[in-house]
Amino acid sequence: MRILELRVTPIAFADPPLLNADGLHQPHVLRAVLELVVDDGRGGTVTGLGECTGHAFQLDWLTLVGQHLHGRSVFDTSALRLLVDALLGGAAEVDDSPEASWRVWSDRTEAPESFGTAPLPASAFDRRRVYSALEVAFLDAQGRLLGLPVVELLGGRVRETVPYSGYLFYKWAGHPGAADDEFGEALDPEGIVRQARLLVDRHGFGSLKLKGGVMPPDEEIEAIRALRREFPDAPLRLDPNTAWTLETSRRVADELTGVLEYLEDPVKGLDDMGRLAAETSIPLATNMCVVKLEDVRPAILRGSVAIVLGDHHYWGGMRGTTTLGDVCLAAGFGLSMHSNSHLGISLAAMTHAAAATPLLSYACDTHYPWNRSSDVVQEGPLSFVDGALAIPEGPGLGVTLDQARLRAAHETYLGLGREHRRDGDYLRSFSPDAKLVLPRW
Ligand SMILES: O=C([O-])[C@@H](O)[C@@H](O)[C@H](O)[C@@H](O)C(=O)[O-]
Ligand SMILES: [Mg+2]
Repeated sequence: MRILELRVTPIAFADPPLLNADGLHQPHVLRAVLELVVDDGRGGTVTGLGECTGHAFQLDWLTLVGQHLHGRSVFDTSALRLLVDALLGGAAEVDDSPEASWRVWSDRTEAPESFGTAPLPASAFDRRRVYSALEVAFLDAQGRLLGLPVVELLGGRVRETVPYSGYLFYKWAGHPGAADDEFGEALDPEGIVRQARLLVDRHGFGSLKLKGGVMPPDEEIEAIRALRREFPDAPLRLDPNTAWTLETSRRVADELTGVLEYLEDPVKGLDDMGRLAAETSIPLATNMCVVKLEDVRPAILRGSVAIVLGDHHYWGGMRGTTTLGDVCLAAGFGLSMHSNSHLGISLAAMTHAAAATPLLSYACDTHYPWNRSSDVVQEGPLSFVDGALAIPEGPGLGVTLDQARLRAAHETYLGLGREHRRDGDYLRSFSPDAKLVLPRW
């Protein structure tokens, strides 16, 4: 049961014009699909799937590691971790500060004008992100070889379905120069409520998250209040991605006490999050200031957060996510889950990981409703019922790659000639005066 080959296919898929604190989603998301071909020991092969960002650095790093996988055991993820560290790490000093990691991990902030090839050595955070992508493909292959769903390899299911929240965005009606999309415009409280209604009617979501940091805070407070009126029982969350100062965060927290289930990354850094947490009863959540195990202790000491959003793409894969659940339990944190634009392989992986993580105390984020019509896996297992997903059946992740769709998405990628996400540049190409500095309010 040895690895024969790793195929890394960069793809691009359509994305609506969603607004965030950094700018505007471009018409296409860059992503990569991993196919890990393994000798099944019986004269055939199985292929394990993975999905991750298609950021050029990630592609370079994956390609480099892929060249060293032939002949290795697909069951040895410890050796994989050592291999990734050896190939991408090295002895040189690496800036592993949260700021340095954030620059690369967010996939959202500005890329430098000229990149060249991926930097080596890569930071510990970036090495973990490469490992995470491969770990999913390894576990999918293991499950296929053993005839078991991945959740069983993670210790077994603690729940049969995984709850997701409806992810709301301020958005334009369509990309400039293109037709309006099916979701329509959402630039005020009425538009946000309309969007929420559409997502709830389609998918049955029971909780809602608004991506904030886009409109002046008072307008976002109004949008949350409008959601509360329309959905009196739904847990509500607001995430401005550090677009606010501490003072503004205090004011918004005061206004929304008793309304929000949690407030996500209002202000930048563990220190200011700790200061705010001391003054508000709204639980503070993060996917920006606690992004690796080394951040947990300082977060406890400063009282910075009540909830961490895990994400198997950078917390060390699916096993790393279940470990994070245990760490959060020990730290007294709750656990939710973060998402970035993604397709079905990632959604299946998230669902297996969440189904095996006892602590998971909140519905998970997902961008899938925005992008599902572009998926490269066959339709079937990934339909939300009452806002939740059943664990995909079948061996491994339980999803099947559609090769024709994969090829088409790869052609789209090649046609774009783009290597990085640039939400800021895209917004500024229509609104040259857009002020994107953080914090903004
Ligand atoms: O898709 C977006 O615009 C989100 O803002 C995403 O990039 C964030 O990483 C994320 O969803 C978050 O919770 O911060
Ligand atoms: Mg967030």
